Amino acid sequence: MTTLTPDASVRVRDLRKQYVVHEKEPGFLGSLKGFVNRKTRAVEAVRGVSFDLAPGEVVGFLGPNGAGKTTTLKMLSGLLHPSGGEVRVAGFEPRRREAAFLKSITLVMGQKQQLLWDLPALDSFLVNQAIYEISDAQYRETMREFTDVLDLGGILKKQVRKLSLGERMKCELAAALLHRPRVLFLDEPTIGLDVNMQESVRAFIRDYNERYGATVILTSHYMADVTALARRILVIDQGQLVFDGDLARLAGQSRGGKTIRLQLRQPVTAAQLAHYGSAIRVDGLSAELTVPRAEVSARAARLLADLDVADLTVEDPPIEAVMAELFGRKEIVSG
Ligand SMILES: Nc1ncnc2c1ncn2[C@@H]1O[C@H](COP(=O)(O)OP(=O)(O)OP(=O)(O)O)[C@@H](O)[C@H]1O
Repeated sequence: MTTLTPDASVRVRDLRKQYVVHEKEPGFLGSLKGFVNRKTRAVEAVRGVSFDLAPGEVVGFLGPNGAGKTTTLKMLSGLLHPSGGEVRVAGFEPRRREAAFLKSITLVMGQKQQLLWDLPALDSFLVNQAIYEISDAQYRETMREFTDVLDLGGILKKQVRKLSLGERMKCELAAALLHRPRVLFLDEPTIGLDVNMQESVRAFIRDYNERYGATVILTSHYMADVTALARRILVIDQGQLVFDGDLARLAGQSRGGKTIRLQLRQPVTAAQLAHYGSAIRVDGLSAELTVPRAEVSARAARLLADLDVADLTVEDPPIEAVMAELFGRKEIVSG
């Protein structure tokens, strides 16, 4: 592993962001009133967030819509000034946007693009080479590596507007990482991509992290991204951190019990399984049921004694179910 520079850490203390929004009544009359008597309202988007990331750490940053994830990432990359608190990223204060800081980080937003639409991606790469003052030797080496991992071969010379969404996203990532940043802020980097493309983007992020020891904060609505890449999870809700810890511990937060997965030698019915727990799926010789945490051993023992079981496994519920339960909503989707 080539470590880019010694300090790729992130330190956040009591970070806050308040947006002031102007309120306007609907219609023309509302606009006129607004001229005379302008009403404003404060939106507390981030309310005292603190965490530390060690160099090389990959962290999943999760939360429901409007929780404050993008606002936090924008403050960490210096695009937004915090209303309060402290941030240090790779030893810099992001809001100052010093050249050395900008060369150390990248912010990738899946919903925004930086590539020039009418030109081939290669031209945007050359622009970035000039902006970030990348030597020809490093440019060639990085391009070779990215072309290989992201399979960019046939697409670099095509007009960006003619690329598929997945191809464009791969080029966006390559452009954003060409200067070999040591801290990566990735906001929904796989949004809208099909499952295969999501997997290539994940593999690229994993490879970059391992190769350069880069620190990564990743937001995604696809839980598969997070479970594949991050061991530590930060969960934000209504501008506050509500969880900071191990992915496995997050799964353990569920009050909903554990899942028992069964392989049987004789088919069972849902009605039979109802004696042991709530059946999630019954499909001839295989079945899944949820049982209360405290009862797992007793119920598993009864299943083994009563039914002709070929295999039995006990698992934590899928992480998206835990998140949906934490927020009481069903909006976290699985990739
Ligand atoms: N420029 C802005 N002006 C006013 N309010 C804003 C602005 N940007 C975001 N907000 C508000 O701040 C809160 C946090 O928004 P943010 O975009 O950070 O959330 P998020 O967690 O990234 O959500 P999502 O998952 O939907 O992208 C929301 O209530 C949002 O409406």
